[in-house]
Amino acid sequence: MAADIADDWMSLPAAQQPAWPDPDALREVLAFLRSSPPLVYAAECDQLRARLAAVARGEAFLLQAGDCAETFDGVSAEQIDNKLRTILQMAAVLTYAASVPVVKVGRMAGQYAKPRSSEVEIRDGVTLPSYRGDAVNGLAFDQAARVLDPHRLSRMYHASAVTLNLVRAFTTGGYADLRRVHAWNRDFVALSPAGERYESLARQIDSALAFMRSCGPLPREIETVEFYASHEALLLDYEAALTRVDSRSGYLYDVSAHMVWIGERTRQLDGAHVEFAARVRNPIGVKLGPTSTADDALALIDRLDPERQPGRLTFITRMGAGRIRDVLPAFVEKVTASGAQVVWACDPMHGNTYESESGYKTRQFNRILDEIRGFFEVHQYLGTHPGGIHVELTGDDVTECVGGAHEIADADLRQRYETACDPRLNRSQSLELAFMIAEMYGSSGRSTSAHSRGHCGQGR
Ligand SMILES: O=C[C@H](O)[C@H](O)COP(=O)(O)O
Ligand SMILES: C=C(OP(=O)(O)O)C(=O)O
Repeated sequence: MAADIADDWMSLPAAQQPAWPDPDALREVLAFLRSSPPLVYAAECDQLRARLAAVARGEAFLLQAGDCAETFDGVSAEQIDNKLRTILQMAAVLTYAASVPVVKVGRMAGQYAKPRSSEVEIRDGVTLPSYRGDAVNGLAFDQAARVLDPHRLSRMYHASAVTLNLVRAFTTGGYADLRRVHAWNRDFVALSPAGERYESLARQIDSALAFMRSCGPLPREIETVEFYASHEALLLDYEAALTRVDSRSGYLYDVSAHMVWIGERTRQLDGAHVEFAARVRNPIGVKLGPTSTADDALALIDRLDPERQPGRLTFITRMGAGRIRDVLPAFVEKVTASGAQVVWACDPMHGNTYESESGYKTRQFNRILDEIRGFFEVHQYLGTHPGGIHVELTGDDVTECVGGAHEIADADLRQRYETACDPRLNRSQSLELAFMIAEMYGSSGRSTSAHSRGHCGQGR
């Protein structure tokens, strides 16, 4: 039986925490959060852990995707719909290609806080505090917007609740019917300049659906999907205030999301983020960037997964396309030799960011693809499971990452550069990526045995 979330760990060093200027306001907001209903149910977190255990065993694939930084203005039916639709479309393609269930986890309904490289942003000689996500301050470059305001934490809670509510409605109310999702993909294939390349895969999915129809009534799983919410557990005041003792088991759960992850900048072994994550039972992700080592990964396993529970820990590697083939093998070999069964996911975004000539932070579609390709190659070579991908995307037609079938160029970035922080794949680039990963799956030979098992996709 676990104890209450004591606050002893809060004195540990905690990177990237806002220096809230108004402690009374912070106390008031945290009291509100502590007395508010949970956003997710502990049993759902356990269910996700079971799904991720299947990923760790090589029987499922993880698609973790969504915004870099959600914004309060972005809490609209249209934006949530576009984003969810894009993720479901990607999942449909990947499910077919991998012939295993795709575990769908959104960077949604809570991704409102951002770690930053610099405390301040300087424009035209004016210095202001950096934007740290809508949970902390405003994006507009003016003094008033950039004030760190703890009341924003309660807006984060409400924005997360509203988003999650709509996601739950969409994913269980018929909207996510696989036949509908596939029809959207057919539209994408018809309209994409690279559509021809994807035509044959889309046709195969048509045939599979027709075959299923001819077998009799379609199972209910075809109409609904399991969708989970995740975000970076960055703001420890918020996460701790939304931690509850599960009445079934007595264990602690962070009920702000089904899964939370620890970022590259906050994964210090002796830091408060790791200690917090060690105390809650949710599935936990940890980003591993180019400065991490395989020994760090082993130490993180000891801290976060002492019981060696498959599905508890997901390592999200973000090494960069140029390094993944060299550095990932040592991680996978050491972790595998330790006996731990973790999920390996590839974040191909954060190691491939650069400033374009036009001054925008961007990422090249081909580099993103190359990191994923390297990830697949390493796992194929080692005989381990390339468990999933973790990507930043939006369902809107933004121009933030260069390349893709529409050949977005540096000069196009200014047309619709709308991210609040890092550049995201737009809808078409996201779908293209899914089709390309599907091709990789096909050529890696991984899907063949699964196809022959005739997986229909438990928990679509
Ligand atoms: O999403 C990740 C980080 O918050 C982001 O890359 C930080 O960006 P910065 O280096 O511009 O602060
Ligand atoms: C900040 C992020 O990534 P990282 O911690 O890998 O830099 C992120 O995924 O939003």
